Amino acid sequence: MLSDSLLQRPVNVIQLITMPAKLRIAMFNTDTPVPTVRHKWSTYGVMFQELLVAAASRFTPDLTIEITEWDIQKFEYPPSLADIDVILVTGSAAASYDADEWISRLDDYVLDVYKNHRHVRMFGSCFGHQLICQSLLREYGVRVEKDPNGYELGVKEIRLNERFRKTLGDGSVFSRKTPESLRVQMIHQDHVVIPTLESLPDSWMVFGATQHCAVQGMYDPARVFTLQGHFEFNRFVNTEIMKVFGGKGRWPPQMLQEGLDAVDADDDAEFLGEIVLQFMLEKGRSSTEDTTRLSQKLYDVFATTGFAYLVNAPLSIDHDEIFELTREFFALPQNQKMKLAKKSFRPGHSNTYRGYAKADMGESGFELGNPITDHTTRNSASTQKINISEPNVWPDAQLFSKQERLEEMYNELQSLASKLLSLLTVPLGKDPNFFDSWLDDSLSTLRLLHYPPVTQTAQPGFEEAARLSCSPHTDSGILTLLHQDTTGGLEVLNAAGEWIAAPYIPGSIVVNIGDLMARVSGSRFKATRHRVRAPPPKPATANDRFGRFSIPFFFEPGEACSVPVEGDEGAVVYGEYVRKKMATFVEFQEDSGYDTGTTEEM
Ligand SMILES: O=C(O)CCC(=O)C(=O)O
Ligand SMILES: [Fe+2]
Repeated sequence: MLSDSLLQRPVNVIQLITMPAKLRIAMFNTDTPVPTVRHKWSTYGVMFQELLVAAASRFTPDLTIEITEWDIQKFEYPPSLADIDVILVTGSAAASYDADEWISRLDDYVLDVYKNHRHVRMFGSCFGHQLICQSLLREYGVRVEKDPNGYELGVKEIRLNERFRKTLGDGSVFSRKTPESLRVQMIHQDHVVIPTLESLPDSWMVFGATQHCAVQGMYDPARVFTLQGHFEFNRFVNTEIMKVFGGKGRWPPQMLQEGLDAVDADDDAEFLGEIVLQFMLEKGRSSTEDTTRLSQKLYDVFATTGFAYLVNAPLSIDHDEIFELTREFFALPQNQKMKLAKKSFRPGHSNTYRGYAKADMGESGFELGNPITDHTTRNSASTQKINISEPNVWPDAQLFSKQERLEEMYNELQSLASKLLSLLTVPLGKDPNFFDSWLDDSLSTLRLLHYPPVTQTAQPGFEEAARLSCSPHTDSGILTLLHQDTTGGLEVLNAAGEWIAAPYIPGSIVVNIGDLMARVSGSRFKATRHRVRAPPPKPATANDRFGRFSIPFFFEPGEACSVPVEGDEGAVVYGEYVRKKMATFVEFQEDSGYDTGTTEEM
């Protein structure tokens, strides 16, 4: 039900280890504030934002709260849930059981999020509380109806449920003990009815009760929290709303007056803001839960943009080290690098697949494969002209001391990629061991890339804006993990057909899906087109170490691996797939073993 067509930017940041320093809340506005309130708070979402930001500034000053707002009555929904941590459903004058289409759409949506997007938490207030309870707990007989006791108006004291008090934050909220009762502004005439609490799933509990209303909210740790009251309202807001709702004789004058009197009292909105923030940040129920959140997040990204940034990846090598090492390689004398050149550049050389290559425009690359491949027994050299399992070639150890570090990096990227893949088995509906065999004799490639700066004089009539040093393409394999330096220039084609910059984000690795993985996923995953703009012209004194450096790691299965793809073929033998692909590259046409129409000697 989530559309991928509106995506504006490829920046989905996925935290691989710890909780985000950022909390991204999608405000689902289900109504607009009354006119006298609107000039100060344009939406209900903004009211929540104010209190949550204030609570965060008191207790978690490093936390950034990012808000997006959606007009639910106009059927506005986020195009992807990949970069959303919390959905907050506001109050509304509507009733959750009304027959409007926007309400039933929201009801379905909330259930889908709960079941299928476990990394997203939900909070609801008043109408939001009722709608979420109705949607998620309908199957246990929970419903919303008009309260036979009528309206509950103004500031009321809620006695908190003992289990709730002890569960959220183990009895304290940001190190303050959770009190036995809390006061909050109310304005509602519907209530949530729970026939038998015992029949609800174990994890669910009631937040608290007033004299008037037994279900003042529901809590399912790290997933759902709802409140009947409005901690987002102050006296002014609730007064103005009451005047509009109850004015012009719609409510008996005495009831309106009692309501207005009850509004004018102190409440605990500030503390409730802290409780709500605590819920939004609390740790998942277990590490299994965290894993589930992560895999769902990855799935959501790959199914929409196909492009994400990973931060906090478990790698022993940081950006400074990896780029220092890369610069060191490219700073080697050209004749030393050419000793590693592939056969297509130096016909006397035996390495066809791994090694050094320099393109016409000056881009150069150095590729290495699995450092531990058993090259003697497991290659196709005897039957094919090109040996894609060939050993790596290395510069003289006296000139380049980083071979071991690069091999370590290769191994770490390989395990990171396989960890990402294993996280995808569940959301893809595959067997947990589905990707295991892909690691056997994997053909993954680590490529060090250098794009030299463009020189204006070398290109008469050149238009800087249009210069590309890597033309638009999709990656052909499974999954790519890319380190890019701070230069920028990488661009990604979004669903609207626009090229969007994918700039350097400190400490991040870009991850994207390749063609074969898109096929394995039955086209659920997108192999995103990307390109690289040429680095800006070099300064007069520049040497070859300027320009842009990047290090893609292409995760690939073994040569003999049979990769099941959904669709006609059933399976693709990876080695054959690579050879077919290579046959389309001029430099390999004679070596691929595939007939491309060129004369071939045997
Ligand atoms: O250099 C980059 O940032 C991207 C390189 C790339 O897309 C590739 O080598 O497939
Ligand atoms: Fe690429």
